[in-house]
Amino acid sequence: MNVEIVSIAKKEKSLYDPLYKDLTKMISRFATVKDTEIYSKDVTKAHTISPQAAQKAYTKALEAYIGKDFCITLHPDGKLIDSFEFSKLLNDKMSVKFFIGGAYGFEKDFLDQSNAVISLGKITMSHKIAKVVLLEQIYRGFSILSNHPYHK
Ligand SMILES: C[S@@+](CC[C@H](N)C(=O)[O-])C[C@H]1O[C@@H](n2cnc3c(N)ncnc32)[C@H](O)[C@@H]1O
Repeated sequence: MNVEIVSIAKKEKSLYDPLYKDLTKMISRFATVKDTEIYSKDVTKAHTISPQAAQKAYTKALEAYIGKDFCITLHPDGKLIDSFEFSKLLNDKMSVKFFIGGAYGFEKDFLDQSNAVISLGKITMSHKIAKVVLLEQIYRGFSILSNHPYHK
């Protein structure tokens, strides 16, 4: 199975890189994870205009990715699900894409194009922390599906 995490983020070194690497290695027994970070001049410019302009620029930057495979968008106001429900999103799929937004989150148009819009909790996290939590949930989800003791 293929999992792709597509984030609105600058490609730069991060304190969290070792965590991403470890979790991706743990997941590799179940699936291949591709980490795609997207940023553009339009996004930089839109950040100086308004939150709405920024959200529109994120949608444009992500338009080549949305609509293909099973698309799950992470959004603080999305559907609150537990790890068992999360695992069901991974079940019986060839390819799943997860989307993590930029500083201003997603516009409604983008959310409407997603197959699922989920929340990882009522708190708002930085996109970098959200990716750590997402990767851990992906590993937990596959462990649940394969009855691996990690999830207990
Ligand atoms: C800094 S947050 C954006 C905050 C923005 N005010 C909003 O309401 O979406 C950046 C990204 O991290 C992800 N994120 C942060 N907290 C989350 C949560 N509790 N559940 C799901 N995704 C979250 C989302 O993809 C979000 O677009």
